[in-house]
Amino acid sequence: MKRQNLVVVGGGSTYTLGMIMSLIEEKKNFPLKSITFYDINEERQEKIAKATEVILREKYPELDSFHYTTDKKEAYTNADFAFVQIRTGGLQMREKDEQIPLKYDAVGQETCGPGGMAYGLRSIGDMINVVNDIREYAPNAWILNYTNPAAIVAEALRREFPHDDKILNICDMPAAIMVSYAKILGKEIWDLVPEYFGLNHFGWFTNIYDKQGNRLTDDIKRAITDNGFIPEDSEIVNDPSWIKTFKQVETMLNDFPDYLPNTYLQYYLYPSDMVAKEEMTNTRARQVINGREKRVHTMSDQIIKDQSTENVELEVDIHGCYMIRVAASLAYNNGDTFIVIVENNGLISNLQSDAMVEVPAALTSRGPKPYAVGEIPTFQKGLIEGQLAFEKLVVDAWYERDYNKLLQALTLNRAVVDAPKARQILDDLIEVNKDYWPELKQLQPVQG
Ligand SMILES: NC(=O)c1ccc[n+]([C@@H]2O[C@H](COP(=O)([O-])OP(=O)(O)OC[C@H]3O[C@@H](n4cnc5c(N)ncnc54)[C@H](O)[C@@H]3O)[C@@H](O)[C@H]2O)c1
Ligand SMILES: O=P(O)(O)OC[C@H]1O[C@H](O[C@H]2[C@H](O)[C@@H](O)[C@@H](O)O[C@@H]2CO)[C@H](O)[C@@H](O)[C@@H]1O
Ligand SMILES: [Mn+2]
Repeated sequence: MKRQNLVVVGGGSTYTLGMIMSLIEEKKNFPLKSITFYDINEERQEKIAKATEVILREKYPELDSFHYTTDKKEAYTNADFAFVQIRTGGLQMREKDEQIPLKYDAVGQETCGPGGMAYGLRSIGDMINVVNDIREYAPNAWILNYTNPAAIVAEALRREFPHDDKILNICDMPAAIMVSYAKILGKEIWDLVPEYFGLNHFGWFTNIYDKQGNRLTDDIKRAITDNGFIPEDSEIVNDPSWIKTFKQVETMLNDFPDYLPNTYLQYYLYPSDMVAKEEMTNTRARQVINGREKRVHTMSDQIIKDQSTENVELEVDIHGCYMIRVAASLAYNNGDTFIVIVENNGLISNLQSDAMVEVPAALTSRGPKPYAVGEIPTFQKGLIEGQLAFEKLVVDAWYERDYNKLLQALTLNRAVVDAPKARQILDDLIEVNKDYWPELKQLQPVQG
């Protein structure tokens, strides 16, 4: 098995240590020659990198090299894979994305509604630059992107790099949900075969099978209806916010029993409940700053001080394992099935072909070979088309610097709906995003 050279873009991310543990866990499936971290924030990356050095010395001695850098050429030259996990504006801007819509009683969320729009308009330019930089030094590397909002980033990268067939956008949410299905069924996630369709953070499982072809969908639905639904992945199992989110799946299934929903649909199906649950001074970004970020930094400090991992609890999570198994299937032509984001091109036959959809695909060294979905029902089609129009308008607006398209996008979004409210939210978001968004032009009404 050829060993791979991996570059992690956004080495200072709160997900990096989990990723390193997953790379160690998965070393037989995805053996590495070298790991390189790249980040624009030297200090943030250094803390994580210095802890990583210790972890790798203990647990991955067969690795030829690990280094970290803020130099693009050094980072990308010879890379076989780039895992991209950047957050333009950091968690501080995430907090603003969540708080501003809440001021107007609209959903305040990282990737959904106005928050997703704001984050998308920050991410697009940086993601285009990252891909161009990687391509300059590593023309044949696989680029696995999970930078959010993945739906908007995927649409922008589709437009910007139409002939680059080695960029793949992925989300871990369907996999984290499947970890909970697996627990219900007394199986491993890797034993399950999903049927799924939708957009990123906006989709449904139509069926779950085991590898022998037995349909397990009704067993899962029954268990959720009878006993509720809880997160099981190590990273979220004890997190009150994720516990609440998984609980909402039971409500969604009672109201709409046809398919098993992605957890993110809660923000579009129950926007008023979601707003009512929020606390302005402790939205999710603040919880992450005081939770995951603090935990990861404290753990890193401890590892660096001890030059050992003996006093910390490092865990493997589905986020890392999923990305790594995706990469392994692409690298070694395994043809394993994963839910990924690809261009529709008729997969969902009654949806426009240029939509970036989230569906199962066999992953080969020639890229993803997605499975056809066929026609989807009216309810899901209606919801998807509204959300898709929102996503496309946001990307249009970024390219065209168009205020009016953003107003249209927010008015279309189920998390907002009301045009005056959309305008207030948009104007506030423009103010705080001055350093990140392009300057927007506004079409004025015809006078007299
Ligand atoms: N697709 C998914 O399902 C999924 C799952 C988990 C996390 N994510 C995404 O992963 C990303 C990281 O999340 P986080 O909470 O760890 O954020 P974070 O802010 O802790 O980490 C992001 C890192 O990227 C760096 N960075 C920012 N802009 C950069 C650029 N242009 N080039 C290189 N580095 C840059 C930052 O300095 C930071 O160290 C986010 O986009 C998040 O939404 C996606
Ligand atoms: O609110 P956060 O920052 O805790 O999570 C936001 C992300 O949630 C989903 O991903 C993961 C999560 O990040 C990870 O830790 C994992 O173990 O569970 C979650 C569910 O899969 C989502 O897919 C991401 O896009 C969000 O950024
Ligand atoms: Mn996701």
